Parts: sequence; C-alpha cells; structure tokens
Amino acid sequence: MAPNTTLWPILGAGSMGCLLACMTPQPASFLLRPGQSAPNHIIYTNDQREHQVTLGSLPDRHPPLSHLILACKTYDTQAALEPWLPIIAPDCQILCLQNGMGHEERILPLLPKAQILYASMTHGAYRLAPFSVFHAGQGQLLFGNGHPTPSTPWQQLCSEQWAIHWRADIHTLLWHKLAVNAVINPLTALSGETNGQLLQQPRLQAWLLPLCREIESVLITLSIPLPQQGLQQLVGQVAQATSANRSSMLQDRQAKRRTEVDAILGHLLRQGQLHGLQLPTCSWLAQQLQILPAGKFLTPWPLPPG
Ligand SMILES: NC(=O)C1=CN([C@@H]2O[C@H](COP(=O)(O)OP(=O)(O)OC[C@H]3O[C@@H](n4cnc5c(N)ncnc54)[C@H](OP(=O)(O)O)[C@@H]3O)[C@@H](O)[C@H]2O)C=CC1
Ligand SMILES: CC(C)(CO)C(=O)C(=O)O
Repeated sequence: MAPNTTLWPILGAGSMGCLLACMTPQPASFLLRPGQSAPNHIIYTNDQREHQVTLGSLPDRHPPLSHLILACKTYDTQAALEPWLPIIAPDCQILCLQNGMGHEERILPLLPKAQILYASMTHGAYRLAPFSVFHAGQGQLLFGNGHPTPSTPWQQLCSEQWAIHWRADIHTLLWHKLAVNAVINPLTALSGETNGQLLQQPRLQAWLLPLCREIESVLITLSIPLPQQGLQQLVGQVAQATSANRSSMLQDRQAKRRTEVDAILGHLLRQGQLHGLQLPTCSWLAQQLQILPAGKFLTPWPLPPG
C-alpha cells in the first residue's frame, strides 16, 4: 500500500511526540489515549521564539495507517499500540523514537509484519503544558532501517533545518548510544550525580572500566564494531560534553517516574544471557535500579562488584 504522506500519525503526545509534530513536513496527527482529543495546534518554544504549529486529524474513513511515529516511553509501547491496531496496516512502517533497544520484542507480538525503523535522538525537549513543547537542546535525529537510502515517506522527513538524517549504519549508532547510556544513566541515577561527576569522583570513576569491558564483550560477541576510540573514551567524551546534565534516568528517579532500565541494561543483560556472557556489574546495577526506592540514592557509593 502506498504510504499516505499527507499526514504524520504520532503515537504519544509527550515531549518527543510534540517536538516531532513541529518537524514533520506535513501536519502531524496524534493518536491519543481512547477518549482524549487533541487541539488543532501545538505550541513550539525555544530560547528565541514561540510559534504555533498546525495539527492535522485523521478523516473518519481512511486507509489503514502505513506509517507511524512511536513516541511513548518504551514500557508503554504495547498498551499504547493496542487500541489502534484495527486502524494500523499489518506491514506498517513504525519509526521508534524511544531510548534503548528491544523495539521488536515489544512491537512484533502485536504486529508481526510491522517494519521497524530505528532512531538515535539527541534533540532534547520537555513539555511546558499539554501540547506545548520547549525545545531545550538542539541535537539531531538519525534514523534508518539498515537500508542504504530512505523510501517513501521517510525521505520527506529528512531535514537540514532540524538535522534529521537517514543513516545506513543506524544499528551501529544505536548500539553505541545504548552502550553509553548503559554506563552514564545507571551510575548517575543511583548516585544522584550529574554526568560530569562520573569523571570527577574517583569512586564513580572506578566503575567505568569494568562496566565498559562488560558492555564491549556484548558488542564483540554480536559483531558490532566497537567505537573507534574505545567505549570508555566515548563515555568520557559524552559525559564531558553533557557534564552539567542530569541523565534522563536520574531525572526519572528524582521525579519518581518509572525508568527505562529494561530497554537499556535489561536489553544488554538479555543479549548476554543468550550468548552465555557474565555481566556482573551490569546485573548489579540493574538490580539496584529495581529495588532502590524512587528518589533514594546509594550512600556511601560502593566499589564495583568482584
Ligand atoms: N524528552 C527527551 O528529551 C528525549 C526523550 N527520548 C525518548 O523518547 C521517548 C519518549 O520520551 P518523552 O517524550 O520524553 O516522554 P513523555 O512522558 O513526555 O511522553 C510520553 C507520551 O506517551 C503517552 N502515552 C503513554 N501511554 C500511552 C497510551 N497508552 N496511549 C497513548 N499515549 C500514551 C503519554 O501520555 P500521558 O501524558 O497521558 O501520560 C505521553 O504523552 C522515551 O523513550 C525517551 O527515552 C529520547 C531522547 C530525548
Ligand atoms: C547522553 C545522555 C546520557 C545525556 O544525559 C542521555 O542520553 C540520557 O540522559 O539519556
């Protein structure tokens, strides 16, 4: 079925969903929770300007959705998709903006023929109010599905203005992002420290080498090229570049929200188990993230296991 490119359906009207709705070349249309309705525009704000972006809406009778942007948290994927299954084409192309990996495990049980597209999103955004988004960090959206070039409608989404680019090597990029997140996010989320403190505090620094070694062992086993400079070096660069940031996982814990640990460390641990790898450091951190009450931090900060 030819994708309908006059509308961009987005499932999840949070920070990322609203930001994407400002970036699509034709109007976006939100798929909301049953019973909710969207206004006819959203408000985009950044440091310099504020403006309204018109939203579209799906007509009462329309062909099954041939493409969809998924912008809910990883753990909400199934519940969010379920009510919309009757209007989604079985072979729908679904662009996942979500952090972490394991999108297939969440989507394919509901839509076995869906075609998944992967994204590495470094634009930062938060909601000022429902349907009002603040674009906090100008980053880029790199996406792809392993093919060298995008097909319809995805080539229309590519944009210099918004730094949205198709990448043939998206899987390697995603693994490198996952690897960095699997180090920075749990260490900061459990210690309560900013990203930069990982390079400042010797007790936190002591975790970097064992953790990076374990994660590199997963990449090597899966034949994913290692970051050129080595994982620990890459983690150091990202922590330095985002030194004042509180990681998304730390923010989730401070706000007493569920974290996306399962899509990050959980995915690594499942891959490790599948391939008979021992990942004691990853495993310990994932366990602590499950048991430590929200808003509480590990004090004194421990030495790595083993
Ligand atoms: N924010 C950022 O800067 C970045 C976020 N990401 C990733 O993007 C993904 C989304 O994050 P973000 O936008 O921040 O999250 P938000 O919590 O802001 O948005 C998630 C949205 O999903 C909606 N939702 C949840 N369950 C359902 C459901 N059953 N049906 C319909 N809608 C539902 C929520 O609705 P409701 O509001 O009603 O709960 C909310 O609007 C995450 O994986 C995150 O890691 C990646 C890079 C940067
Ligand atoms: C790169 C990093 C660690 C920046 O904070 C991030 O992606 C996150 O917080 O999830």
